[in-house]
Amino acid sequence: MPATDLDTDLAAERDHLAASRVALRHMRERAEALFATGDKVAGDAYTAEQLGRHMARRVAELADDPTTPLFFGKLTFGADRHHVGRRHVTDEAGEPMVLDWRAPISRAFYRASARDPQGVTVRRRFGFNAGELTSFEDEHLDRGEELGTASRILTAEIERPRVGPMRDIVATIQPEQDELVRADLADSICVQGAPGTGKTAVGLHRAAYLLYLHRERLRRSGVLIVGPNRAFLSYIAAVLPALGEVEVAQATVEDLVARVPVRAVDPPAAAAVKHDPRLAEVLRRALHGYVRKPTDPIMVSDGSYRWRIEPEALRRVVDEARREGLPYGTGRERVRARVVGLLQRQAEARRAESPSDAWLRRMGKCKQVTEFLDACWPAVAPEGLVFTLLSDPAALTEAAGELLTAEEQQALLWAKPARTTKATRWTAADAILIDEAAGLIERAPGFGHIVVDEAQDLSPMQCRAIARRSEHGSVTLLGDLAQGTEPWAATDWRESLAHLGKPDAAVVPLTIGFRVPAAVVEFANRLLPALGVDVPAAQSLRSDGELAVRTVTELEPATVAEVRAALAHDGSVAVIAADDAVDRLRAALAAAGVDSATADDVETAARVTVVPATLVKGLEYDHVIVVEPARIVTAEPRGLHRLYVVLTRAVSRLAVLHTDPLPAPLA
Ligand SMILES: Nc1ncnc2c1ncn2[C@@H]1O[C@H](COP(=O)(O)OP(=O)(O)OP(=O)(O)O)[C@@H](O)[C@H]1O
Repeated sequence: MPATDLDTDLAAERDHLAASRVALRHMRERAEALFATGDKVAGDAYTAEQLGRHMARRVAELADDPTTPLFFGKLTFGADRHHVGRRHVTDEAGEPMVLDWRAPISRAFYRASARDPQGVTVRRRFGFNAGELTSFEDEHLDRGEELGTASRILTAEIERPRVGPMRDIVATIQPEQDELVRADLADSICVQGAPGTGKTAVGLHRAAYLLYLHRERLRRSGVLIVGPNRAFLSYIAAVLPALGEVEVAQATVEDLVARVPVRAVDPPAAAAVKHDPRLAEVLRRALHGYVRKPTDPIMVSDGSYRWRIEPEALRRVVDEARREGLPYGTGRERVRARVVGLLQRQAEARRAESPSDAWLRRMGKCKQVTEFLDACWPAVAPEGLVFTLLSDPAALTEAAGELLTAEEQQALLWAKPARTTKATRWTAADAILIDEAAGLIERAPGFGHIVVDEAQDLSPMQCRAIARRSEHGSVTLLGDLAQGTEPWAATDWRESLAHLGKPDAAVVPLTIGFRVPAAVVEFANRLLPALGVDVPAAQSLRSDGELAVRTVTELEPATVAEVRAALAHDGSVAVIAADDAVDRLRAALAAAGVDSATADDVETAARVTVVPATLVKGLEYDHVIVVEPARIVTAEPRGLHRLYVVLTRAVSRLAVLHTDPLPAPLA
C-alpha cells in the first residue's frame, strides 16, 4: 500500500476511535441520567434498589480508560466492516461502532486463518501507544496472507516491559487459547500449561466470556476466581474490571473455608493426614455415628389426650431417613417432620379433624419430641464434630477404624486439647475439615462457574471444598504439575478432577510460552527431569531476553549492584530469595537508598519488589534477580519445584546470584 493510502487509512481509523469515544461517553451519560432518576421510576424500594445496583454496574462498565484502546482490531467481511474492542459501543441510532470481543462475530478475529478464513477478507490489528492509535497490520486472508505468531503487534505486546498488575490480553488471544476461553458454560476443563503459557489470562478471559454469554444466570449464581494467595489476587484484580466485569468474586481456598479463625500451624505429619481424602470418610462415619437406634417410646400429653409412638415406629422413621442419604441436618428435620406426622395421624383418628398448623408446630418443638431427636439424631455443629475427633482417641478410632493407621491417628490427635471448641487454636487444615463437616450437615449454595488457578497445589480435601461449591456449576482448572510445591501437590490431573467432582473434564495442554525468554526457559527446564512429573514441554515465543548466572562473594552487595544495573532498563524488578533471607535483602537495599515494595503492594510507586520464594507463584516481573538458589531448594521438601517456579518469573532478564554451588540439576 502506498504511504499516502496508509496515512489516510490511519487518519480514518483515528477518526473512528475519536467518534467511538464520544459515543461511549454519551452511552455513559444516558446511563448516569437513568441512574439518577431510577428511584423515581421504580415502583417499590426493592425494585428501586435492584435497578440502582444494575444501573451503577452499567455506569461502571461504561467507564472509559483513556490509556486502553476502545478497539484493537477490525474484521472486513467483503463489504461489511466491524471494529472489535473491549465492549459494545453504539451510536445515537443504536448502530454498532465497536463490537464486543465476546460477540459471536468477533470470534473470527481470533480464529480465522488463511486456510479457514470464516468469511473474513481482511483482518486488521491496531498498534497503540498510551491510548494513541499509532499503526496497524493487515492480513488479507482472502489472498492467503497470515502472520500468526510473527505478528509485529503480538510480538510488541509480548515483549513490552512489564510494570504493575496484570493486564488483559483481548487484543492478542491466540487460537488455542480462544478455544478454551469460548468453551461452553457446561464444560469443565483442566488446562495443563508450562509457566507463562497464559493459563491465568485464559481463565480470566473465560470468566468474562461466560458472564457476557450467560449474564442473567451467572449473576444469580455467581462466578468465582480462586487463587493461591492475596498477592496473586491483587496482581490479577484489575483484569476483569478492565474487561467491563466488575462483579466477580475472588478468594483463596482459605477464604472459602474461613468458618473459624486460623491461629495455629500443623506439624507436617498432621497436615498430611488432614489433607488426605480418607478424612472425608472418617468425618462422614463420625457424624452418622451420632444417630442412635430409638429404644424408648415418645409420650406426649396434649390437653385431655395422650399420644404415644412406639420405639418400633420410631426405628422405622430413623432408618428411612438414614437411607435417604440427605445432609445430616436435613435428615434431622425430616425425622422431626415424620414424628409429628405420626402424632398428627393419631390426633386425626381420635378427634376426627385435622389439627391446625399451630398444633403441628407446637408438637414439632415440644419437649418430648426434642428429647427424642437429641437422643437419636442430635444436632451437630461442624466445629464440634472435628473437635471431638481430634481430642478423643476413642471417638477417632471408632470413626477411623481400619481407614487410618495407628500412627496416622496419633498424628491427628492433639497432645493437649483446648477445653472448648471456642478456645481451640485451629489450623488451616482444621478449617478444611470443619468445612467438610459443614458440607455433610448442610448443603451450601454453589457458584455457576469457578476458575481455579495454580490448581496443582490443591490437596484432595481442598478440591472437595471447591467441589461442594460447584456441584451444579462448571470449573476451569488451571495449573502446571511441575510447579506443585505443596506436599500434597497433584501428580495426575485425573485425580484432582475426581476430587473436584468433574471426573470427565478434558485435560488440555497449552504449549506456547508468552512470558519467559527461550534462554531462561532452557535454563529452568534443566530442573524438569528432577521434578518427577510428566508434562508437555513449552516453546517460548521469545528469542530475546538475557540470562546471567554469577558466582559472587557476598550476596547483599551483589544484589544491590544487580538491582542498580536493572533499574537502568524499563520495567519492574524483583529480587526473589528464600523466605528467611528477604528481610536482610530489603534492609541492604534500603541502606543503599533503593526503595522496595512487598509483593502484595501492586499499586506501589517503587519499581523494585523483594519477594519471598513462597509468594511468587503466578506473578511476573520484567527483570528477576534470584538470590542463592541452593537456599530456596533446601528451605522446603519440594524446594526444586519452588526453584522452577522462581526461575520462570522473568519477562526480559534473569540474573542468578550465588555463593553456594548451584543445585545439581542446574550446575
Ligand atoms: N495471547 C497472548 N498475547 C499476549 N500476551 C500473552 C498472551 N497469552 C499470555 N500472555 C502473557 O504472558 C504472560 C504469562 O501469562 P499468564 O500469567 O497467564 O501465564 P500462566 O500460564 O498462568 O503462568 P504461570 O504458570 O507462571 O502462572 C502474561 O504477561 C500474559 O499477559
